[in-house]
Amino acid sequence: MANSTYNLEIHKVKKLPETAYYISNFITETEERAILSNIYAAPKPKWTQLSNRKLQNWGGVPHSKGMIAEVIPPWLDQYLEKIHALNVMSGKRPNHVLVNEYRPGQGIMPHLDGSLFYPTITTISAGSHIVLKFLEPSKDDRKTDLTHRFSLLLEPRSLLILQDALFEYYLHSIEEITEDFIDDSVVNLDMCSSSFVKGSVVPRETRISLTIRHVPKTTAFKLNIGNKR
Ligand SMILES: O=C(O)CCC(=O)C(=O)O
Ligand SMILES: [Fe+2]
Repeated sequence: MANSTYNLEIHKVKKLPETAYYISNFITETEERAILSNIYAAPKPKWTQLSNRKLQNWGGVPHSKGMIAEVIPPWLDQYLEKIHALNVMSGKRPNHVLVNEYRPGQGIMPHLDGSLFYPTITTISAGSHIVLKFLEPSKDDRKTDLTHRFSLLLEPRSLLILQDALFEYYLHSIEEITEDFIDDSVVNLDMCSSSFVKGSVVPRETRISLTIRHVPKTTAFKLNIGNKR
């Protein structure tokens, strides 16, 4: 679907390898509040508690063979539709939302999202900013020898889109710290609101991220029982 609202090219992060788009104020403050209250209205079993953050799955729980689709409620699905209209997934409609909650001091270890997902990640931030770090693996030891190359400041209400080398080659992480230092590694500061100033230290609040992706889904999970694969 063609998109009439956003010219993605003007949101491309030009100081990065291929490909990142960053859209400040992708959602309004009212929408942000509604997202937060709906997420916190979910029953306790909807949350999965990890050691350093907690999460919710919407649309199903992805497995290596795909996903049994669950209906995504309208309060959330409207954002999948809005992202679908950007046409960044080769016409595939996003069908899964991973919600992560990070309290100040929490984060996520360096990782790649993996081939389970169509190679576009989109992330809406709510509640707080965060600095997302990108790390390059060394040729010899891809897992442990990582070099921090650049960072993106993700403001509350922003949308980030990652593809290509930023999806499949550079690992991403969020440090387990309570405040972010806006230093020269942040390459999208000129695309952010003027309330973020180079050289400043910005305390974190609790952040909710919505990672919105396309998962190739299976609807015939039970029929696969007994299959070799
Ligand atoms: O919270 C974020 O912005 C990143 C989340 C993430 O990397 C993931 O869920 O794979
Ligand atoms: Fe990730």
